Amino acid sequence: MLLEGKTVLVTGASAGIGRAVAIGCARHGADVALNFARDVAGAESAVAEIEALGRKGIAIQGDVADPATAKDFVSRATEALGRVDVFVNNAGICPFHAFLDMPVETFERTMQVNLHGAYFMVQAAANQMVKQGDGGSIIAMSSISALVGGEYQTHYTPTKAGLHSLMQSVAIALGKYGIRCNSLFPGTILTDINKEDLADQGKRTYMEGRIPLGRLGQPDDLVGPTVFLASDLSNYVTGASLLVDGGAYVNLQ
Ligand SMILES: NC(=O)C1=CN([C@@H]2O[C@H](COP(=O)(O)OP(=O)(O)OC[C@H]3O[C@@H](n4cnc5c(N)ncnc54)[C@H](OP(=O)(O)O)[C@@H]3O)[C@@H](O)[C@H]2O)C=CC1
Ligand SMILES: C[C@H](O)[C@@H]1OC(=O)[C@H](O)[C@@H]1O
Repeated sequence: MLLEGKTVLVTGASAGIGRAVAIGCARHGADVALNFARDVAGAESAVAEIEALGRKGIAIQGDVADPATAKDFVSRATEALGRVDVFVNNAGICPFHAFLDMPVETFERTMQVNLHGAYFMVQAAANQMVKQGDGGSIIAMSSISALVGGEYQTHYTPTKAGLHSLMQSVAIALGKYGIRCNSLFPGTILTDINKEDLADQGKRTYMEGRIPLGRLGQPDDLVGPTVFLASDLSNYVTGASLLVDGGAYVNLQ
């Protein structure tokens, strides 16, 4: 059990990648606290799955766009589970929209949820880890979109590049405390975030065709890479990023 005795916090874990990662970490021995914004049933069923694995689980509701949510989540999770060993910043939105008429509210909300929210969450988790005094692991669910653009993602891709940049800087700021900070770069993973976008069969076929491993990703594909970065197997890995994209990024021709 790679995460035996560890406590993992995951934001945006009522559905999709965050949910899979939260349950996956429990499968590897961790107790897990999950944050979510709206989907009470999804969060509760994730906790039920974690408990069925014999681990402790708790769901704490809060919008990460509100900076106050960060301290609330970390302090309530610590109260319930005792400590924070691993923090996974996963909550994110991608409301696909064209550039030339991007609504100000869509731009600002995407920045606030994906990047501003991450900043304060990571800061709150890091403060708890520093207080504990024995290191930790912070993982950001960035994206292949930190490296490449998207016509309908001009508001989104900068948040994913920003998240990776945040991990690089906090890796330096927190190294002296033994806290490692890394990014995961998922490719296209089938979740609610892109259900509508990939309902366009032409686009879906094109996206699938770009992937050397021959399929779009599933949320569970992020479990192994997260567990690796969370566990002591990656003790000397910090400031790094790992593509989890079936090879899409390197496939020029
Ligand atoms: N799917 C993909 O192809 C890729 C996804 N990613 C990233 O992975 C992360 C997860 O995406 P994915 O699982 O696909 O998305 P989903 O839409 O499936 O899930 C998003 C999760 O985030 C939560 N969430 C959304 N807004 C907030 C908020 N303001 N505060 C707290 N929680 C919130 C949702 O909770 P609720 O419904 O309860 O509000 C839900 O649990 C995102 O950061 C995304 O950018 C990166 C690369 C590829
Ligand atoms: C939402 C997109 O389908 C998904 O998110 C990303 O970060 C990548 O751009 C994926 O294609």
